Amino acid sequence: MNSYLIRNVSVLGAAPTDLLIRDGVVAETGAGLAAPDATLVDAEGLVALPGLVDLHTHLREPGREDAETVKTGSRAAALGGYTAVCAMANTSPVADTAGVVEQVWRLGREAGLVDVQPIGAVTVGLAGERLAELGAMADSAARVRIFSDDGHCVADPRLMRRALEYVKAFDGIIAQHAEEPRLTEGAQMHEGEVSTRLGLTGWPAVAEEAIIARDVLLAEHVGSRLHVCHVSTAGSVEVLRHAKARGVRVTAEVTPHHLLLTDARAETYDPVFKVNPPLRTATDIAALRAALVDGVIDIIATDHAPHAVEDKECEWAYARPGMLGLETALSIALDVLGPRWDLIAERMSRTPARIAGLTEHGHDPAPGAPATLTLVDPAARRVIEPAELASRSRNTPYARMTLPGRIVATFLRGEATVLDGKAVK
Ligand SMILES: NC(=O)N[C@@H](CC(=O)O)C(=O)O
Repeated sequence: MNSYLIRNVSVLGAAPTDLLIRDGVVAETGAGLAAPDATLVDAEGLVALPGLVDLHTHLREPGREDAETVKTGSRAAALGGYTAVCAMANTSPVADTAGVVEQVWRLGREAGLVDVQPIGAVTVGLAGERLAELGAMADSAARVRIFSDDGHCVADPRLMRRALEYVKAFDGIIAQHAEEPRLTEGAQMHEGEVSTRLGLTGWPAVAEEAIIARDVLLAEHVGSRLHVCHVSTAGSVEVLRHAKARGVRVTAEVTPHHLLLTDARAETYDPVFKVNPPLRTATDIAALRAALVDGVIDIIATDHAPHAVEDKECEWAYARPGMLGLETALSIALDVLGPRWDLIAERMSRTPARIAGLTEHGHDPAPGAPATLTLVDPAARRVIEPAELASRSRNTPYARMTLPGRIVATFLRGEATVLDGKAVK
């Protein structure tokens, strides 16, 4: 194994120190360390964070390798400072059997840039009719603990109840895409002033809030763990606040784009801004940011949703929803939260690692901890050029925007996955 001596790095914003990485762990910290055999990394001005963990990534393999593969998505993740990603189940075939989740898990190991933890589907084929083989996926080599029909809501309350009951046996989680389908038929964007003006069918906030309200009550009734994907409205925050005050076992995520972009982007008619749930209003953004700070929202998750050119560069109504996220998430967090490193580590690494049960992740760089970390240059500013992204797709909503922060290096169990801002493989 390689050894690395990281010089003059600020661990989570503290005074600069050296970190010696050896045998997969942080072997030593302190000023003026010497290790002649180690590769030197000059980290003057850089901040070390525990490696980021994404609870919500679409890697598109198997089935849409033209949009992303486990390998290209892993590279995008490492370049974004991630050391683990949870791969969503809406692939083709759907990850609803032990065979498919094991395939994704194995492809992640082969790529070797981040830990890829598959998420299993809740229902067969995401069709919302019958429970998938949750137990077989949990017992497989992939050891699935999170199940989600993301892209679709588990709309049938009885099925949702059964799923929550089933996963309780192994402390599993149902991650819900909260969208009451009857309220979003034909929806193209957030229902509000802008949709009225543009004449596009609206996706009302209540379609999300009604499902979250129902599901926290079900989770409380059953005593199971619920995770709410991509929370997007101020009303959802209030429902979650209420549920958490009652002691319901619920966690929630917000995406970078829902923290930054409003539904006014639809005025461009550029489908890069079409996403599920849709971009909301400035009032929603303010509530989501406050909830992220006070902990009602537990984590930032990217909902990295790569799409091939023909699925995005078309009329708004025909475009698929979703946008890239892995390579820009830390920059958006820095923009939104400022250099509050402990909060960023909590919301993007420690808490998602804890929710997903990824015990090797989410540890601050300290002696004895796994050397699974990332180095950020907070002073850097970069212009996002879609063609320069490592993802196989180009649908970033931040094209040509200048964003703060740049990932300089990422380490997974002591091996560099990114050095000098470049993926090692
Ligand atoms: N978030 C998105 O806009 N898209 C997701 C699925 C989905 O939630 O529709 C995708 O898989 O592309």
